Amino acid sequence: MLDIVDLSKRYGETVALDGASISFRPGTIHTILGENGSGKSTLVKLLSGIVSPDRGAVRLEGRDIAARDPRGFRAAGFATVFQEVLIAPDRTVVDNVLLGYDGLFSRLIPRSQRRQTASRVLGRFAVSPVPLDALAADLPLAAQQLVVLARALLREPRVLILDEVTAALDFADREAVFALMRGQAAEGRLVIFITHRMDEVMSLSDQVTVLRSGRVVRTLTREALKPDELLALMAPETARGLRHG
Ligand SMILES: Nc1ncnc2c1ncn2[C@@H]1O[C@H](COP(=O)(O)OP(=O)(O)OP(=O)(O)O)[C@@H](O)[C@H]1O
Repeated sequence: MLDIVDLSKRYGETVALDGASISFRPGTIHTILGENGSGKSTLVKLLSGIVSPDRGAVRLEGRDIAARDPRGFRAAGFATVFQEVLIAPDRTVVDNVLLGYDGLFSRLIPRSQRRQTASRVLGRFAVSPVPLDALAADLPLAAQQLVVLARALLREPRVLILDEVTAALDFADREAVFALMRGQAAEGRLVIFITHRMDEVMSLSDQVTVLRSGRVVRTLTREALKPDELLALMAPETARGLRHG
């Protein structure tokens, strides 16, 4: 479904991503695992059109993404929730969720329907109700992240990219987001999940790609996942230290 081929990006002297090739299948949760600096965020930015690759291709159903900018990726059905909580602080929850639609379309929706729409999307996973008319800046960080997630879901994305989104969430919200991810995959969508946490990797992933120093080390399927082997692939020095220490 989604293939990245030989994708590469450098920042000055730093090679952030070095010839990465990964095949993603629809209806799966595909985790990207790697230490700090391994290239995960760079990959996310390339798959959102925020940065452009120096080399390589991104193909959806065998076709190149027409315009490699954020709008082009959105039009192709990608939605990304970034690690940093990207909220419009002085707008309401409803407005923030509706930002998921492109400007003009959003303004054409009547006010009552805007509230209903925001409430319906948030209701799919928010454990406690999020106040629809509150200013986003007044919400706790966890609720802000849920609003950003609702904004991404509003588009019914074919490819949902979640970059370390669970960091800001408590246990109940986190479980609800995991259920949502599984639901998305069950509907045939692709969920690309970036995390550091081995428990999340093990319980959610259909496939895992390990990145190290900007390179794809290996892609494993669910049956082949073992935490110690993943650690050895991700951080061989640390894994050796643990074995001998
Ligand atoms: N804008 C930038 N300018 C210069 N170097 C960058 C930039 N963005 C990333 N890098 C470098 O590229 C490499 C890969 O970074 P990236 O953020 O993709 O890794 P990561 O796996 O997402 O790490 P983290 O878990 O810390 O977010 C790192 O060495 C990083 O310092």
